[in-house]
Amino acid sequence: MEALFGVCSNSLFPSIQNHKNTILLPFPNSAHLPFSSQLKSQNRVSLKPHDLPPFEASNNLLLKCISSDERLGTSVDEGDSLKDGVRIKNLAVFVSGGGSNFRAVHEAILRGEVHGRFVVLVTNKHDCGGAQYARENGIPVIIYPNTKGEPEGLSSNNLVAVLSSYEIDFILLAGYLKLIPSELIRAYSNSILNIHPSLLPAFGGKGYSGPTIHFVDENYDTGRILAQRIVPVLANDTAKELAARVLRQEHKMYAEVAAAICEERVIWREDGVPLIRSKANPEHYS
Ligand SMILES: Nc1nc2c(c(=O)[nH]1)N[C@@H](CN(C=O)c1ccc(C(=O)N[C@@H](CCC(=O)O)C(=O)O)cc1)CN2
Ligand SMILES: NCC(=O)N[C@@H]1O[C@H](COP(=O)([O-])[O-])[C@@H](O)[C@H]1O
Repeated sequence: MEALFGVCSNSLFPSIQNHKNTILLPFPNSAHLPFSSQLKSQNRVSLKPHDLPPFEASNNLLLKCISSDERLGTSVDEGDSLKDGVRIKNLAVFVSGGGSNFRAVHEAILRGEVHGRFVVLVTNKHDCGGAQYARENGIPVIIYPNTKGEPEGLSSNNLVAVLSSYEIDFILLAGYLKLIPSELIRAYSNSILNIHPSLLPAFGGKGYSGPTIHFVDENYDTGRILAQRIVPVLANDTAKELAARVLRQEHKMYAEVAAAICEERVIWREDGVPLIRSKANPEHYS
């Protein structure tokens, strides 16, 4: 069981929780508890279970932070923390590969640029880079779908039920390569985003390419487009060089879009077109 890591911003007492229990770790000495903990810095803590606590010590633990004035045995969900009157949003991320977009948004969260937090990661590849990064950062990992190669994977209905326990506000697909089931799309209407490495719907044109972020519907790549960026194709570009430049723009764009959805700056025009309200100038939309 590898150590869990988590970030407790502006809190002193980390706690951990799986679906059913919360235990709090009085800091810094938690040796009498079933976890040894080591303060990494003022708001980073590593937890390593040395024997089974009252509940299953699995990596399905969610690190929650509480303010220092809470009594032991109760926890204030950091989800109550407000910024400019807006509640912090719970994010789920779906990956199948290296997870560089997931990391980019997570790093933006850690820099304080995105008022959200990843509470769970879903993958169809238990050993992919995105899942490893999640485990290293104390983010629970769920396998979906159930396949021969991933027998521990969930069914669609179980996925919806398990995700509901995390009180998710938005789902970000970040290189997830399986079809999102209609059950999940119905459960999270207009709350599932995907990033695509080309300019939908036409994939781009002569001399330019770029990423697209769109809402997810029942079909691949046909949901409402929320954001795009133009990336010029240079004369000597190889496919690899262009893809790398597009990927860099993906990282920047996904972090900006994540900030917008967490700050509730996405509005739906009467004709069904989603727009992002500028943070700098609330009169402007894009
Ligand atoms: N309901 C939706 N699910 C997903 C969407 C979507 O828009 N609606 N987007 C994809 C991501 N994606 C493009 O952005 C995409 C991913 C995968 C495929 C594809 O053809 N997959 C293969 C299987 C690949 C594999 O198993 O390794 C397939 O389905 O045959 C197309 C587009 C995520 N889900
Ligand atoms: N059709 C979906 C699709 O192709 N998504 C693409 O997969 C890559 C995932 O990279 P990452 O795992 O490093 O974020 C990204 O380029 C993303 O746009």
